[in-house]
Amino acid sequence: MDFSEWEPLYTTILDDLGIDRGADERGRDRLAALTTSFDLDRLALTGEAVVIVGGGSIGDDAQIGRFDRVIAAGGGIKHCQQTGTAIDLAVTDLDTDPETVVSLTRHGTPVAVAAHGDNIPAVERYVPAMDRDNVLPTTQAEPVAHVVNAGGFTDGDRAAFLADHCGAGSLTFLGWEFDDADVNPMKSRKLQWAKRLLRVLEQRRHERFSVLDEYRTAVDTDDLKNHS
Ligand SMILES: Nc1ncnc2c1ncn2[C@@H]1O[C@H](COP(=O)(O)OP(=O)(O)OP(=O)(O)O)[C@@H](O)[C@H]1O
Ligand SMILES: Nc1nc2c(c(=O)[nH]1)N=C(CO)CN2
Repeated sequence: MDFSEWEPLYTTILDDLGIDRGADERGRDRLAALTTSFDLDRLALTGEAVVIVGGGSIGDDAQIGRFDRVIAAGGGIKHCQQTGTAIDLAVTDLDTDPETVVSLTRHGTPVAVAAHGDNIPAVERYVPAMDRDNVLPTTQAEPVAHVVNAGGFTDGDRAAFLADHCGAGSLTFLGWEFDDADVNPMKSRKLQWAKRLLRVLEQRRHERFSVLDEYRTAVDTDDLKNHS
């Protein structure tokens, strides 16, 4: 999804969650200054079955092995590390276990790092310790220079939009619980956005994500219908 398509969704999210666009842009610019260009051809996923491992509970880890490629998002990164699951791409805003993310880059795993208005200290602290060659810098604001925006907001749905951008054949979601009762109210609101954004993505892709099966009719896409 290019920025002209993403921007209306982004501004709706900004309004809903009270996020400061200028701060997001400052985060983006800070990340731009700390990174270099990443060749997206390294992430070619053409036709591949991709699983996106989220931060919710997973159940049977053996399922992950059925897919061609594994993308781990947020807390899903640590989960994969702990279970010995090889990660093809990690997607994070450095909210969860940033030391593991630094280590992944140093061992050759590409990591899509998102900068926004509320993680600038983490970006400044951890990005310089990463192997730059393995950092894909991303933003939810307007892309500038080598900082990419393929769409998406939370780590998990951003991973899905990026996989779509890189040509994934199918997307499956493990470790996703949109109605997780154990998360705080703001996280819960972000998960509702993750759900809506996946709905937008499945409509664009003419695919049906099974993670949405019990929600599809209830997902309120009314405010998004002009953008899907
Ligand atoms: N119940 C859940 N708890 C956490 N994440 C979930 C859940 N269900 C789906 N996800 C997806 O998994 C991603 C990774 O989540 P996690 O909370 O572990 O990391 P995070 O760094 O806090 O994520 P974010 O910064 O995007 O909130 C989330 O961004 C979300 O897209
Ligand atoms: N400015 C800002 N942007 C975000 C934030 C956040 O807390 N602040 N949280 C996200 C997912 O956790 C994604 N993007």
